[in-house]
Order: sequence, then structure tokens, then C-alpha cells
Amino acid sequence: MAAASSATTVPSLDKVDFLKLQNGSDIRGVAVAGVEGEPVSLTEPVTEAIAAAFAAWLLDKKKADTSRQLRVSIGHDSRISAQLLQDAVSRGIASAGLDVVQYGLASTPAMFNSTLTKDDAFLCPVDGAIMITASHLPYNRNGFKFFTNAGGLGKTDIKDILERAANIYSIFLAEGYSVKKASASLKKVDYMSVYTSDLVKAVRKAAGNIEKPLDGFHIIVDAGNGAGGFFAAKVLEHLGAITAGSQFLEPDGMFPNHIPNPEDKAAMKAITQAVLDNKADLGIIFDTDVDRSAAVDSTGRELNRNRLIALMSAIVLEEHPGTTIVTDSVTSDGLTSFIEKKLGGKHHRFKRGYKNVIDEAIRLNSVGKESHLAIETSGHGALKENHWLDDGAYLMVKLLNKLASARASGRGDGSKVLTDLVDSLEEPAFAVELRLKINQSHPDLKGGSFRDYGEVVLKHLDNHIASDPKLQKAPVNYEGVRVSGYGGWFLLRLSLHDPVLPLNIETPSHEDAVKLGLEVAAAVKEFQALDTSALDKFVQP
Ligand SMILES: O=P(O)(O)OC[C@H]1O[C@H](O)[C@H](O)[C@@H](O)[C@@H]1O
Repeated sequence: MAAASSATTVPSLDKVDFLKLQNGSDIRGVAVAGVEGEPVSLTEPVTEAIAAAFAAWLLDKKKADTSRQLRVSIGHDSRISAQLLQDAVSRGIASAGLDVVQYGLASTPAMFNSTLTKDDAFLCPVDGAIMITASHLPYNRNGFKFFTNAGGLGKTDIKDILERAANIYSIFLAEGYSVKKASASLKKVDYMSVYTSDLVKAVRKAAGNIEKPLDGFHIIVDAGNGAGGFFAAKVLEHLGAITAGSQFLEPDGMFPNHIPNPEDKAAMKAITQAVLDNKADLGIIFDTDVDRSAAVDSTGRELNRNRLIALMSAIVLEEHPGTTIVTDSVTSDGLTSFIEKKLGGKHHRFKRGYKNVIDEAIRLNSVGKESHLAIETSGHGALKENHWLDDGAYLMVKLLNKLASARASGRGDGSKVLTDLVDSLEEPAFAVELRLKINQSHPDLKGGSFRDYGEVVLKHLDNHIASDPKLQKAPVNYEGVRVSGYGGWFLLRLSLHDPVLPLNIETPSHEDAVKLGLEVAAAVKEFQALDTSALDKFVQP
């Protein structure tokens, strides 16, 4: 079968700054026209060039290890631009002579998994995988994540791919671009059935090989119209659970109900309400591409952010006593004492970014410091037992295992077994995140980058803190400036991607948070390019 259509329309080619499409270890851009000020950057030729560049990169990496033709799997989330981009990606891969295997609607973790699965019938393992997604971003965006069996590609490889893509695109500019029929092979495979059956097997195995370990449990899924709807019918129901009342399972790239994002307040409210209305045992919510998740217990208590980390830590530390839990930088002090004092583990609070925490856990293991869990407050999480695969669905499988095994051992009280595990987690009475923007066109940047400017702000804050006896700098810290005071803490750091300094504050009261906020405000007031309006509003009497 030929890859792609034989249409010969010639989209007009604009000059493109490929490196601007890099977003950490992902590629992100605008794929749908119509939003003011957001011109389309992921056009068909740009996408085709990026896919061809990934193919060339993969050929360089893998040529020596395999005698057969390399193959690449392609999946996508529910976005309205998915089909167009999938076709362009397929053409790019095929133009480099690699085989294309299309999975259709898929989750990001399933794509990584396809590089590990050994099953000829499903053309697995693939040599490389591409997920077309922009996670929880608005409907007009889209992007790509790339995987090999070594995991997700990192920043350096993404930069390499974008540089190669720019060269390929310059050939399109010179020679003209047309949507060509490619000669390499294209197949469609229902890989999600392999991935979901792996999840089902994992729960059955943990329950002692019981066919329906969730028999009678009522569990509600909210997929936010992303790609996660499969979890209800293909995972939970196979395990015996009732999923009536599950919502927003149908893919709809306009996301008409709420943003598929477990960090979003409206999204958490929607799943909580569904659990209470249906008197369900548990609620589960995913982001668009199912690499992030959160849960809600039967009383409507949210199990997300620090609470989800605490819960996963409790489960993992039962299995691996004393192990190190790697988390992102905005985790609470209460979480540290919970992991270290209550659970007897070690808390390694590292940097923000799922790739950062996963890579750090892998590094710790490589230097002999055992770690089994890397997890972010955003709902991203990966376990050593699951190949460090960043997988929101697998996190939920670990909770399901706990429900099933508790019942098998005579505890029939549903999600209380989960809630009880995090009972003694100390939680701040007040928590806030304020995002302070750096105005990139301000003359104070003097042509430098927002990152350099942000670093100067942080250095200045650091000096200010040193001279203030009411505040203590965190003795170990990997990102930004983290400070204790007024019974709580704050962290000011550079955003991973945006010209923004996010400020997190957690304190015993709103009043204490204002006191910490005033300290930060005083330290940064001379930085004219920093928009402190969110902070100024917060500290106003
Ligand atoms: O640094 P921020 O702007 O707060 O963004 C941080 C977040 O960026 C992306 O969404 C990553 O996928 C997350 O892993 C990370 O937590």
C-alpha cells in the first residue's frame, strides 16, 4: 500500500524558524488557522520535513543494529488537525525509505511501548515512534513527541532533528514542494489493543491472576474528550468494574466540556461531581494524550498533585522499602516529611519537567542510588518496573492493584484504602502559583534572552534572602530560589518553556503567604521588564 494521497496541491512556502518549534523535549506549534495572532506554524511541508528529519536521525542511530528496513509507528490524540498531520508525517517517514505503521487514535505512553513490544503480528517492536499531540494546549495547537526503545528523545536530539528539518525544508524551497505519493510501505495496526491488554494483564497479575479483580467496583473515567476514553471499556470493564457515569470518553478535538488536564480546577471539579453523583468508588481523569492522570476517592477527595505523589510513594515504598522518590521542584515540605518520616523513604526534590525527573531517577540508579518512582505534581509519573515509561494510565493501574488486593485480603471499603494511605500527609492551609511574565521587548533585556534576564532576577533574590534573618534558603535545591519562612515556603524559578518566572507559595495561612509575597516583591521591584502585576495584586491589603 502506498503511503499518503496522490494529491498534487502545492502549499505556499514561507520562511520558517524551525528552532522556535522546540518546546523542551517536544515540538509544538500552531496547526489550525483562525486564532488571532497565532499563524499556522505546523504546515504540511514543515511537518513533512520534521518527520523526514526524524527518519534521517533514526537511520543514523540504528543503521548498524538492524538488517531489516526500519519502521516507525505514528499515533495521534483527538485534535482536529490530527489527520492532516498524520498524513504529512507518514509522507516524511516514507520519503526517507522507512516503513510507516499508523495506529490512529493512541496515547503517548502506548507509542513508547510500541518500541518495546515484541510481537511480529503487530509489526513490533518499531524502531521509532511519533506521537502527534500538544497535550492539554488549546485546539489550534499540535506537536510531536518522539521515542525509541531508549525512551523519549531529549532536548539535544530534538534540536538536531529541527536543524535537519530546516535543511530538508530549504530543499523544498529551492525545488518546490508537492504532496507526493510515497513508495515505501504503510500499514495500519490496532496497537492500542496490545497496549490495553498489557494494562489488563498487569492488574490481573498483581491480584494473583484473578480474571476480574475489580468485579463490582464502580469506577468513573473522565477522558475530557482526549485519547483516554479506551480506559473505561478496554481496561476497567475487562477487569470487571462498572463504568456507568463515565464522561467525555468520545474524542472531540474542540474539547467542548473541559480542558483535559488533571491540574485544571474545572476538570477536577467535573470528575469529582461525577463520582459523587454516581456514588462511585473511584474517579480517574486523564490529560489529552494520557501521560498524566489523577484520581478522586468515593468521598470526592481529589487525589492529585502532592496527594497523588504521596499515594504513589506509599504504594512504591511498600514494595521497595527505603527507596528514593524523585519529584519535581514545586512539591510541598509536607510531602518530604511524609515520604521520609512516615514512609521511611528518601525524597529527592529535583527540577520541574517530567523528562528531568525521569532522567534523574535513571541517573540515580546508575550511580547505585536505588529509585523506583519519578513523579511530578503535574500528574506525569514513571516507574522503574514499567521501563520508566511516563504513563498516566499505568499510575492508575497501580491504584487499581491496591483496591483489588485490599479487597482480596478482606478489606471491602473501596477507595478508603487509598485515602487511608495518605491520611497523615500534612497539607498547607494555603497554596498559590503566580506566574510573573518577562516582557521580552523591554529595553532592559538589552537584546539578551529572557532566560539570562530571569537568571539575573533569581540571583538578585538570592542575595536579598541571604541578608534577611526571617528567611532561610533551602539547603539543597536544584532549581530557582526556594526559601522557608513564616511557617511555609516559596519557590521562584524560570518556567521550562515560557518567558515566565512562576512563584509558588505554601503557608499555614493567606496572611503568611502575603508576607512571603511581600519579600519577593521587595526583592524584584527594580526589574522593570518583569511584570509583577499578579504578585502586586496578591499582596494588596
Ligand atoms: O515550567 P512550567 O511553565 O511551569 O511548565 C512545566 C511543565 O511543562 C510541560 O508541560 C511539561 O510537560 C511538564 O512536565 C512540566 O511540569
